[in-house]
Amino acid sequence: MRLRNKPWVKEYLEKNDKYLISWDKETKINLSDLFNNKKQPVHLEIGCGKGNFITNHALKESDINFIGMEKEETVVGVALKKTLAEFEQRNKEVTNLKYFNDFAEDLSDIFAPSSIDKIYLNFSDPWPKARHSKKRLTYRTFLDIYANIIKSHGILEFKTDNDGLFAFSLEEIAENKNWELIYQTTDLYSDIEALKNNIPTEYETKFHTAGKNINKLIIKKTF
Ligand SMILES: C[S@@+](CC[C@H](N)C(=O)[O-])C[C@H]1O[C@@H](n2cnc3c(N)ncnc32)[C@H](O)[C@@H]1O
Repeated sequence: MRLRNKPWVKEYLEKNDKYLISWDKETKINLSDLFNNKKQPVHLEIGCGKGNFITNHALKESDINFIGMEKEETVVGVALKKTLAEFEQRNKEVTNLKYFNDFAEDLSDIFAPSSIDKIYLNFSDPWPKARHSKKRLTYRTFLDIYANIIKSHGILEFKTDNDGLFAFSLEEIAENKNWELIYQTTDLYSDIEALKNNIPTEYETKFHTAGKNINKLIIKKTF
Protein backbone atom coordinates (compact mmCIF):
# COMPACT_ATOMS: atom_id res chain seq x y z
CA MET A 1 0.00 0.00 0.00
CA ARG A 2 1.40 3.40 -0.93
CA LEU A 3 1.07 5.73 2.02
CA ARG A 4 2.47 9.04 0.85
CA ASN A 5 0.30 12.13 0.53
CA LYS A 6 -2.97 10.62 1.69
CA PRO A 7 -5.32 13.62 1.54
CA TRP A 8 -7.43 12.64 4.56
CA VAL A 9 -4.48 12.52 6.95
CA LYS A 10 -4.05 16.20 7.85
CA GLU A 11 -7.72 16.67 8.64
CA TYR A 12 -7.89 13.36 10.52
CA LEU A 13 -4.89 14.23 12.68
CA GLU A 14 -6.23 17.72 13.41
CA LYS A 15 -9.53 16.21 14.53
CA ASN A 16 -7.78 13.69 16.78
CA ASP A 17 -4.98 15.87 18.06
CA LYS A 18 -5.53 14.78 21.67
CA TYR A 19 -3.71 11.56 20.72
CA LEU A 20 -0.77 13.48 19.29
CA ILE A 21 2.21 15.17 20.88
CA SER A 22 3.07 18.60 19.61
CA TRP A 23 6.42 20.21 20.17
CA ASP A 24 7.20 23.92 19.78
CA LYS A 25 10.96 23.29 19.22
CA GLU A 26 11.79 25.85 21.95
CA THR A 27 11.10 23.93 25.15
CA LYS A 28 11.41 20.30 26.05
CA ILE A 29 8.22 18.31 26.44
CA ASN A 30 7.01 17.97 30.00
CA LEU A 31 6.18 14.28 30.18
CA SER A 32 4.13 14.56 33.35
CA ASP A 33 1.71 16.93 31.57
CA LEU A 34 1.20 14.60 28.62
CA PHE A 35 -0.92 11.84 30.08
CA ASN A 36 -3.69 12.03 32.69
CA ASN A 37 -2.04 9.13 34.50
CA LYS A 38 1.06 11.20 35.22
CA LYS A 39 2.91 8.79 37.47
CA GLN A 40 3.18 5.93 35.01
CA PRO A 41 6.48 5.06 33.35
CA VAL A 42 6.94 6.22 29.75
CA HIS A 43 8.05 3.81 27.01
CA LEU A 44 9.02 5.18 23.61
CA GLU A 45 9.03 3.37 20.26
CA ILE A 46 11.19 5.03 17.60
CA GLY A 47 10.02 4.51 14.00
CA CYS A 48 6.74 2.92 15.06
CA GLY A 49 5.41 2.61 11.51
CA LYS A 50 1.72 1.73 11.41
CA GLY A 51 1.64 1.21 15.17
CA ASN A 52 0.82 -2.53 15.54
CA PHE A 53 3.50 -3.12 18.16
CA ILE A 54 2.87 -0.06 20.31
CA THR A 55 -0.91 -0.45 20.15
CA ASN A 56 -0.68 -4.03 21.39
CA HIS A 57 1.72 -2.98 24.14
CA ALA A 58 -0.64 -0.18 25.21
CA LEU A 59 -3.57 -2.60 25.29
CA LYS A 60 -1.64 -5.17 27.30
CA GLU A 61 0.21 -2.83 29.67
CA SER A 62 -2.30 -0.23 30.79
CA ASP A 63 -0.01 0.82 33.67
CA ILE A 64 2.56 2.21 31.21
CA ASN A 65 2.34 5.31 29.01
CA PHE A 66 3.50 4.78 25.44
CA ILE A 67 4.79 7.20 22.83
CA GLY A 68 5.04 6.12 19.19
CA MET A 69 7.46 8.30 17.26
CA GLU A 70 7.32 8.24 13.47
CA LYS A 71 8.82 10.63 10.92
CA GLU A 72 6.14 10.21 8.23
CA GLU A 73 2.94 12.12 8.93
CA THR A 74 0.86 9.85 6.71
CA VAL A 75 2.11 6.79 8.57
CA VAL A 76 1.15 8.45 11.87
CA GLY A 77 -2.36 8.96 10.47
CA VAL A 78 -2.64 5.29 9.51
CA ALA A 79 -1.24 4.21 12.89
CA LEU A 80 -3.65 6.35 14.88
CA LYS A 81 -6.63 5.11 12.86
CA LYS A 82 -5.64 1.51 13.58
CA THR A 83 -5.06 2.23 17.28
CA LEU A 84 -8.46 3.87 17.73
CA ALA A 85 -10.17 0.96 15.93
CA GLU A 86 -8.35 -1.68 18.03
CA PHE A 87 -9.22 0.04 21.31
CA GLU A 88 -12.83 0.62 20.24
CA GLN A 89 -13.20 -3.04 19.35
CA ARG A 90 -12.34 -3.86 22.96
CA ASN A 91 -14.52 -1.06 24.36
CA LYS A 92 -11.45 0.64 25.77
CA GLU A 93 -10.42 4.28 25.74
CA VAL A 94 -6.94 5.25 24.60
CA THR A 95 -5.47 6.88 27.70
CA ASN A 96 -1.89 5.59 27.63
CA LEU A 97 -0.70 6.03 24.04
CA LYS A 98 0.20 9.09 22.01
CA TYR A 99 1.85 9.50 18.63
CA PHE A 100 4.57 11.93 17.80
CA ASN A 101 5.37 12.95 14.21
CA ASP A 102 9.08 13.71 14.45
CA PHE A 103 12.62 12.44 13.90
CA ALA A 104 14.87 10.34 16.14
CA GLU A 105 17.62 12.89 15.40
CA ASP A 106 15.70 15.46 17.53
CA LEU A 107 15.14 13.30 20.63
CA SER A 108 17.62 15.15 22.86
CA ASP A 109 15.92 18.45 22.06
CA ILE A 110 12.44 17.00 22.62
CA PHE A 111 12.82 15.13 25.92
CA ALA A 112 14.66 16.07 29.11
CA PRO A 113 17.73 14.03 30.05
CA SER A 114 16.91 10.79 31.91
CA SER A 115 13.17 11.13 31.35
CA ILE A 116 12.21 8.02 29.33
CA ASP A 117 11.95 4.64 31.06
CA LYS A 118 12.38 2.32 28.08
CA ILE A 119 13.03 2.54 24.33
CA TYR A 120 11.97 0.18 21.55
CA LEU A 121 13.53 0.23 18.10
CA ASN A 122 12.08 -2.24 15.63
CA PHE A 123 13.12 -3.10 12.08
CA SER A 124 14.68 0.27 11.43
CA ASP A 125 15.89 0.99 7.91
CA PRO A 126 19.17 -0.89 7.28
CA TRP A 127 20.84 1.76 5.10
CA PRO A 128 23.07 -0.98 3.54
CA LYS A 129 25.54 1.31 1.75
CA ALA A 130 28.64 2.03 3.86
CA ARG A 131 28.47 5.74 3.07
CA HIS A 132 25.02 5.85 4.71
CA SER A 133 26.08 4.10 7.94
CA LYS A 134 25.60 7.27 10.00
CA LYS A 135 21.89 7.17 9.17
CA ARG A 136 21.42 3.76 10.79
CA LEU A 137 19.44 4.27 13.99
CA THR A 138 21.99 2.23 15.97
CA TYR A 139 24.93 4.40 14.83
CA ARG A 140 27.00 5.74 17.75
CA THR A 141 25.47 9.24 17.67
CA PHE A 142 21.99 7.72 18.03
CA LEU A 143 23.16 5.45 20.86
CA ASP A 144 24.41 8.60 22.63
CA ILE A 145 21.10 10.39 22.06
CA TYR A 146 19.16 7.43 23.50
CA ALA A 147 21.53 7.26 26.50
CA ASN A 148 20.86 10.94 27.14
CA ILE A 149 17.06 10.70 27.29
CA ILE A 150 16.69 7.30 28.98
CA LYS A 151 16.65 6.97 32.77
CA SER A 152 19.49 5.52 34.81
CA HIS A 153 19.98 1.84 33.89
CA GLY A 154 17.14 2.09 31.38
CA ILE A 155 16.60 -0.61 28.77
CA LEU A 156 16.55 -0.42 24.97
CA GLU A 157 15.24 -3.35 22.94
CA PHE A 158 16.08 -3.69 19.25
CA LYS A 159 14.77 -6.20 16.71
CA THR A 160 15.70 -6.54 13.06
CA ASP A 161 15.49 -9.01 10.19
CA ASN A 162 18.65 -7.49 8.71
CA ASP A 163 21.73 -9.53 9.69
CA GLY A 164 24.14 -6.83 8.46
CA LEU A 165 22.44 -4.14 10.52
CA PHE A 166 22.42 -6.47 13.53
CA ALA A 167 26.18 -7.13 13.29
CA PHE A 168 26.83 -3.41 12.82
CA SER A 169 24.67 -2.60 15.88
CA LEU A 170 26.56 -5.08 18.07
CA GLU A 171 29.85 -3.47 17.01
CA GLU A 172 28.56 0.03 17.77
CA ILE A 173 27.32 -1.11 21.19
CA ALA A 174 30.62 -2.83 22.04
CA GLU A 175 32.39 0.50 21.41
CA ASN A 176 29.90 2.59 23.40
CA LYS A 177 30.53 3.11 27.12
CA ASN A 178 26.95 4.26 27.76
CA TRP A 179 25.50 0.81 27.09
CA GLU A 180 26.07 -2.79 28.07
CA LEU A 181 24.68 -5.70 26.10
CA ILE A 182 22.45 -7.90 28.26
CA TYR A 183 20.80 -10.16 25.65
CA GLN A 184 21.31 -11.13 22.04
CA THR A 185 19.95 -13.71 19.66
CA THR A 186 20.06 -14.19 15.92
CA ASP A 187 16.97 -16.38 16.07
CA LEU A 188 14.33 -14.95 18.38
CA TYR A 189 11.78 -17.57 17.35
CA SER A 190 13.91 -20.39 18.71
CA ASP A 191 14.17 -18.73 22.15
CA ILE A 192 10.99 -19.98 23.81
CA GLU A 193 11.55 -17.92 26.98
CA ALA A 194 12.08 -14.64 25.07
CA LEU A 195 9.07 -15.36 22.86
CA LYS A 196 6.69 -15.57 25.81
CA ASN A 197 6.41 -11.79 26.08
CA ASN A 198 7.19 -11.00 22.46
CA ILE A 199 4.83 -8.66 20.64
CA PRO A 200 5.55 -8.89 16.90
CA THR A 201 5.70 -5.77 14.75
CA GLU A 202 4.20 -5.54 11.27
CA TYR A 203 7.61 -6.06 9.61
CA GLU A 204 8.47 -8.87 11.99
CA THR A 205 5.34 -10.82 11.07
CA LYS A 206 6.08 -10.30 7.40
CA PHE A 207 9.71 -11.46 7.63
CA HIS A 208 9.09 -14.30 10.09
CA THR A 209 6.26 -15.65 7.94
CA ALA A 210 8.62 -15.58 4.96
CA GLY A 211 11.08 -17.76 6.92
CA LYS A 212 13.62 -15.04 7.77
CA ASN A 213 15.43 -15.27 11.11
CA ILE A 214 14.68 -12.40 13.49
CA ASN A 215 17.56 -10.83 15.44
CA LYS A 216 17.07 -9.22 18.82
CA LEU A 217 19.29 -7.48 21.32
CA ILE A 218 18.67 -5.77 24.64
CA ILE A 219 21.03 -3.16 26.08
CA LYS A 220 21.10 -1.40 29.43
CA LYS A 221 22.40 2.06 30.22
CA THR A 222 25.55 1.67 32.30
CA PHE A 223 24.96 4.62 34.63
C1 LIG B 1 11.06 -0.39 8.14
S1 LIG B 1 9.84 0.52 8.98
C2 LIG B 1 9.46 -0.48 10.40
C3 LIG B 1 8.15 -0.11 11.04
C4 LIG B 1 7.81 -0.85 12.36
N1 LIG B 1 8.75 -0.48 13.40
C5 LIG B 1 7.77 -2.35 12.18
O1 LIG B 1 8.67 -3.02 12.69
O2 LIG B 1 6.82 -2.84 11.55
C6 LIG B 1 10.80 1.85 9.69
C7 LIG B 1 9.94 3.01 10.16
O3 LIG B 1 10.79 3.95 10.82
C8 LIG B 1 10.48 5.26 10.38
N2 LIG B 1 11.73 6.04 10.53
C9 LIG B 1 12.86 5.89 9.81
N3 LIG B 1 13.80 6.77 10.20
C10 LIG B 1 13.25 7.49 11.22
C11 LIG B 1 13.73 8.55 12.04
N4 LIG B 1 14.95 9.03 11.87
N5 LIG B 1 12.91 9.06 13.00
C12 LIG B 1 11.65 8.57 13.15
N6 LIG B 1 11.14 7.57 12.39
C13 LIG B 1 11.93 7.02 11.45
C14 LIG B 1 10.06 5.08 8.95
O4 LIG B 1 9.28 6.15 8.46
C15 LIG B 1 9.28 3.76 9.01
O5 LIG B 1 7.92 3.96 9.31
